[in-house]
Amino acid sequence: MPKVLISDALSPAAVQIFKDRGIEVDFQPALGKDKEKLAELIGNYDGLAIRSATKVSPKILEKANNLKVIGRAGIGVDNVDIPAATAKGIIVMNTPFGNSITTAEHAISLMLALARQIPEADRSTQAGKWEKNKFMGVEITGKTLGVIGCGNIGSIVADRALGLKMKVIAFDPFLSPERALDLGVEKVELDDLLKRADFITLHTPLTEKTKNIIDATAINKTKKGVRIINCARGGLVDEQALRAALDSGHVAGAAFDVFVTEPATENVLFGHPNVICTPHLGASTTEAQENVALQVAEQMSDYLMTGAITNAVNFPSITAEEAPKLRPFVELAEKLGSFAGQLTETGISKVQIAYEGTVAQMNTRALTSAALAGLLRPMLGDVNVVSAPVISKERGMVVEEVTREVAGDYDSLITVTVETEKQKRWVSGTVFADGRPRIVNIKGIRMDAEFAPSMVYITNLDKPGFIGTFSGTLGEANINIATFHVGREAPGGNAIALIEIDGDLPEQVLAKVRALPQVQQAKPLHF
Ligand SMILES: NC(=O)C1=CN([C@@H]2O[C@H](COP(=O)(O)OP(=O)(O)OC[C@H]3O[C@@H](n4cnc5c(N)ncnc54)[C@H](O)[C@@H]3O)[C@@H](O)[C@H]2O)C=CC1
Ligand SMILES: O=C(O)CCC(=O)C(=O)O
Repeated sequence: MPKVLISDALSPAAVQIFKDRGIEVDFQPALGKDKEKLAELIGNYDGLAIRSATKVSPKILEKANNLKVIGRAGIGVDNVDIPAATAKGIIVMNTPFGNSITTAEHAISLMLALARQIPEADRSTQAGKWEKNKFMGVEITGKTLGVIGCGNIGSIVADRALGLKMKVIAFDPFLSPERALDLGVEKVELDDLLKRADFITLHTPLTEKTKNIIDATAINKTKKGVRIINCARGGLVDEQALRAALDSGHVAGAAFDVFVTEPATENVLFGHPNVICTPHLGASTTEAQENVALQVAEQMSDYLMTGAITNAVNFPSITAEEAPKLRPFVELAEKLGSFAGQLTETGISKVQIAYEGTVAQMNTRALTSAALAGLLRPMLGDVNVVSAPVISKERGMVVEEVTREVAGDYDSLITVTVETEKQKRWVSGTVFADGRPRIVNIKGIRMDAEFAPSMVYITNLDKPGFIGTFSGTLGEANINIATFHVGREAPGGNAIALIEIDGDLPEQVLAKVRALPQVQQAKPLHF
């Protein structure tokens, strides 16, 4: 039974989902903050469900020897080291929509709170001061809101702001003019947004490009009296530069939910009268937390129990409907890759995976990852479908995927071609109606062989006597032949034999086989 650890304060609704799906679950909402304890325990789990408090660092991942999936109940996965998780073959999933409305509402709340200085006015009133003249606000109707990052959350913010009769302009290089038109926003360049906006709200992930997107230079381009809201990620705004602009009065107010260092127990923005801060509450509503907890638990359970993949940030999606149909082809692709990998002894420069017929309409990215995993595993050991594409790239392998929907001799055919500096080798396979993968062609020589746990691959010259001498050599060593498949280019030409044996082929017997007069090459294979 797979085991999942919930190491952050997820809604307990997630626990029930895991249990209902037959998964053992440990709910330890404070564990994520205790790095040492988490590192000590993580090796026991197949799945890890988190929010933002658990930092899944390479140190944690190093110990996560059974971990197959990390589920982030939320959007940003910047608390997970994705390359390290990928290299270890761990799927990382998030829930990209479950808290978007809630976060957009938080941004709008902060904008309104800034416009009317609600927190300061509240403090003053409750302190018995009744400072009616001190809190002169600004109306938002007719004001311009600049949205930086107009994806899921940014576009909900834009929609709500339009409902509040604001003019909305958006900077997002990936926002198409059609989508901007649909949303009713004006797509602009960043400088234009900075120049025109009365309020600026940020809704991008934190990347190399967005880090300090609002720095001192950008702030200098803004309107005097601008108000800035950051409900996305700390680090999008240069906090020092913003503080200076607040002190000088150029920026009239700032409302921040996220900070460069979190938890933010001290920050340069704290204490300024025109600053409103919340402790990363963007996603904190009952509804959003229920949504993301249920969604992440469902997604993780699906993956652990059926292999279906949804919302993974490091692997293509595989639906629950697709998973059973794909499974025999994943097995085929992986075994064809493994066949090629076990025969390859020098560096691979290029791999081509060709899909013909029905299989060409399937999720070929997942199949290619499986073929690469099979190919690399004999050389590198600990490789799986998640880590294989990254490792292939790191090793400078050119990976080419070819699809041809027209079927040839087989309803579906996958061919893996591997090029090294010395040679080019290819192998094709299919899945028959019984769901079992078969090898049907090796280097142009027709075959019909199943993959077996222990096999011998032989290239030989098509001359009389080979089968007899080979069988005799194995018989003398008391090795039973289970199946024997042969194929040849032409009578008397190059031939291939794939023999399934019971048990392993000892080194000394392999040496005898290699010494047989017709044998050019003999290799043990394991599947
Ligand atoms: N405060 C909180 O509790 C929460 C914060 N978030 C944060 O909000 C962010 C946005 O979330 P979603 O809207 O769901 O993500 P999304 O992926 O739907 O949208 C992000 C948008 O940013 C745009 N973008 C990327 N690079 C850009 C650049 N250099 N300049 C301008 N735009 C750029 C993208 O094109 C995309 O449209 C997330 O990255 C997450 O970290 C999300 C949920 C809760
Ligand atoms: O889980 C949370 O409270 C943080 C949400 C968040 O930042 C996200 O989903 O990206």
